Amino acid sequence: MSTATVTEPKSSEKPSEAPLGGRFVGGLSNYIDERTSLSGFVKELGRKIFPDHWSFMLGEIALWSFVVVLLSGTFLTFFFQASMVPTHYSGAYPPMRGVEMSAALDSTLRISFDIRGGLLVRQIHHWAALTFVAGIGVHMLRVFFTGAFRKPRELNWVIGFVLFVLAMAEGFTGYSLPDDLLSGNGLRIIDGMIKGLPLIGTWTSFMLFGGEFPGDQIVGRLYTLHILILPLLVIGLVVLHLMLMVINKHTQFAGPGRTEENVVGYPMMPIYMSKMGGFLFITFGVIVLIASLFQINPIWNYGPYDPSPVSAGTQPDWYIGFADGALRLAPSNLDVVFLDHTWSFGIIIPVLVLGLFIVLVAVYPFIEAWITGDKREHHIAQRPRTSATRTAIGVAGVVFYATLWAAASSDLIATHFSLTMEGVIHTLQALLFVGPVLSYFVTKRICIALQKKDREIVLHGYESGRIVRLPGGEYIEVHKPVDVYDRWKLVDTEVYEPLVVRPNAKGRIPWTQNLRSSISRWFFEDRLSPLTQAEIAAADAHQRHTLHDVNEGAHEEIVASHVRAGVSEDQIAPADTSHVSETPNTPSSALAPESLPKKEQGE
Ligand code: HEM
Ligand code: HEM
Repeated sequence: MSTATVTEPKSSEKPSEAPLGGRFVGGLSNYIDERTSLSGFVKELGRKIFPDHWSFMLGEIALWSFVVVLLSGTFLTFFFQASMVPTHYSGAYPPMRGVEMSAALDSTLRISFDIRGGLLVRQIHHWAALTFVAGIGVHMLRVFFTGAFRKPRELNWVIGFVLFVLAMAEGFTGYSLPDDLLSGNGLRIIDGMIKGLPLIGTWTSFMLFGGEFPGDQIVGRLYTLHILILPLLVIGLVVLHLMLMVINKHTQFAGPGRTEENVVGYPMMPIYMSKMGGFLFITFGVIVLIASLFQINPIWNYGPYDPSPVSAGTQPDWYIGFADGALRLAPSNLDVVFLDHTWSFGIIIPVLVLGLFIVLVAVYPFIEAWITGDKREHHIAQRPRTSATRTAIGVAGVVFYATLWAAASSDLIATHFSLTMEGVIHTLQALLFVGPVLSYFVTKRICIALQKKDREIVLHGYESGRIVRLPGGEYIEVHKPVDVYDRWKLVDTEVYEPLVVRPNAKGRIPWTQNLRSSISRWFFEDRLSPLTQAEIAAADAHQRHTLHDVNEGAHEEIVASHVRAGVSEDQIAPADTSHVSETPNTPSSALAPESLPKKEQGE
């Protein structure tokens, strides 16, 4: 035990010269640290190095939009009444006065017209919800196309995916709360889908709505989900998502000095803290600006729910569109009576197809790992072209999703372009099958062509467009060597091998092995093998040689022209060929950490 005593400072000792505010903050942080020992953790986190790339901001758009949604949603809870009790509107908006509606719609109208700033906050909440889901969508695409879901980040992909589903659920429940025409219409579709489920459908619908649709319970139940259960789940999973991101480290793109073992970037404190803070305000500001300028969900134009006025152009928020589209594209006359029950395949098929699509996306990292048999950790993010098959699968998935999404606007497409509704539906049905296949092949060819172009640039440099005559009279185009940064991007160093079939203990090759290795061969099909160091070194030597010839040639040309102009040869300065005399950097020199710019390296 320590026997050290603590002496009080004598009154004659000089008091701290720090300003009062500074002393207060310092004292407070000491007080908290002595009771929580948090300072070690904060220091550790502050020193953590994160890599930098514009696409790593997409996750932040989702994060900061969520903050805006939370703040604006909290404001709305003070005024919103989650009740379906009928009432007659008597608020500030004259055209609606006297109309019978639920207390929920009445309170939403009051938020819009009677509460100071209410309409702005409602618009902010709705626009932030839209950017939140859009942010998640583009963030997810970034993670997919850069292969950032590979080991050890598969779990974080799954957590992220659950977040995506929760966000859509948040959006849908929120959209249903005002209990206006569109809310009711959306709920009617969900009710139809639930009732279409064999055996349990009707009972489930009765349970949810508290009786025959629309019942008098659903708004209250959705409210509990919307402001309590779902936000808690989202907050918990976002925290877990970010903790795992810190534990796994963030991926980085290839560059000088960057390896699978290190992270090159800037520390969290102060660089990322300030960047993130700034980005929060930018996101907040842009959402408020949009909310101030563009109207969203003007419920006073729609009125309370009534099935009769629902007409063309009635649409859900964008992220639910794909589900609506799936229902519209399903053949409608597929009802079969079996075992005394009606089996509505017009609903069952789209529900199954959507379910399968969603599950495939959620487990994609595991499928790819199974196909490639790759058990290594990956911390260097790939460029989309590098993994041509994955990128092609991703684009096919996007086209599939986009076709379903477009189908949610089939009525608008038909009315805007004067087409028949059947024509639009049939075309989209065909596109749903043909589009993904076509886009798969086109994307794969584009990726491989881009890989070839990259290889050409690494080996022969950029075409500069400058034609030079060599001493022997030969004309050549000067190729500009690739800058070391670019070369790191262009050279793919990962070694891939399709799985090889191996006999099992009994000396047999099970069919599953054969299948797996054929899929693996298909996955790596047509891929260019990575460049070897020897090939790069040979290309360097060749470029140096050509540059030497060019420099010589340029000098002789200048001498000749000066001699023609009457200037003697020893009066001429050496030719200015700086633009062609850059020495290409070799990858080995680029690998040395000393060659790094100001950024820092961390573990
Ligand atoms: C509420 C929704 C989400 C939030 C707030 C969120 C936030 C973030 C943030 C801030 C990062 C670090 C910066 C970045 O890479 O962009 C990140 C990384 C990551 N996110 Fe999300 N994310 C969400 C949803 C998703 C979804 C839907 C997926 C995939 C299905 C996903 C998968 C990942 C992965 C794998 C990483 C690590 C990326 C890497 O190391 O390169 N996230 N997330
Ligand atoms: C990711 C989370 C969320 C999403 C995507 C979301 C989305 C929505 C949407 C689209 C609406 C309809 C807005 C409109 O009337 O035009 C809504 C309404 C509402 N939300 Fe949220 N919300 C989220 C989180 C929250 C949270 C955390 C709260 C409360 C703390 C909240 C409280 C409310 C309330 C009270 C309403 C009804 C008032 C109204 O419709 O204007 N929301 N939400």
